[in-house]
Amino acid sequence: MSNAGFRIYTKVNRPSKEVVELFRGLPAANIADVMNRFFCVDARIKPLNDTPLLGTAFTVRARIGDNRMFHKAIDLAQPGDVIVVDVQGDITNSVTGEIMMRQVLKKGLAGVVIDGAVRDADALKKMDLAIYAAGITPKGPYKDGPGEINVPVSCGGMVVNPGDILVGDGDGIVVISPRDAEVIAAKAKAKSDAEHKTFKAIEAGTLDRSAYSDEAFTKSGCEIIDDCY
Ligand SMILES: O=C([O-])CC(=O)C(=O)O
Ligand SMILES: [Mg+2]
Repeated sequence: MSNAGFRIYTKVNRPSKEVVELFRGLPAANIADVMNRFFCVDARIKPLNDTPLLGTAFTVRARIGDNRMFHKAIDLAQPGDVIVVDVQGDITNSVTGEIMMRQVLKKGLAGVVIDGAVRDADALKKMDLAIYAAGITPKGPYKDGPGEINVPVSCGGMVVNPGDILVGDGDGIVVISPRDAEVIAAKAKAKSDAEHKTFKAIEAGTLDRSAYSDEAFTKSGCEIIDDCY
């Protein structure tokens, strides 16, 4: 029996909490840099508030303008999960709002990422729950389905698999495969530590700027003209 397009997988292969925690506090930009600047959800999908995002993907493929499967996902997801909703980028109707987000918060889920729209934005902006979406509209959702839960989905140009680690901050979201997680976390931590050293050197006035000297520019073919245009 198979019913592609209207089915629910109840189980997710999640990485351990210890592995997820390796990413806590690491900037999304540093993580993206050590993944060769790939694996970022695109800039259309923005944070609704300042709450940082960290958790594992619990995916939903929703019919455009419809949140029946999203509702079901709230019931099935576990603390620490991030519900990732693929609405194919459509922002004509919102697919969630304050009532649903209060349930997500109450269940201890880690957040939601929606390639679609939300409503009740004034309330969502004040919630201590990471919420990312592609748009805002008062126009509400339908609740008919079909859709799928816990299959690979598309979100902001990224394939997100159930169990993938999501890290988000004010810059946006990066998606990490659990199979690479420990190496990526170690590299991102080293990158973040190096940036903090740079901040200190800026304060101390000791930052090496030789790559931007006149000599370096001249060497690469740039004409430096000591006159007005
Ligand atoms: O009506 C809906 O399903 C979405 C919504 O506004 C809410 O959850 O508050
Ligand atoms: Mg509402």
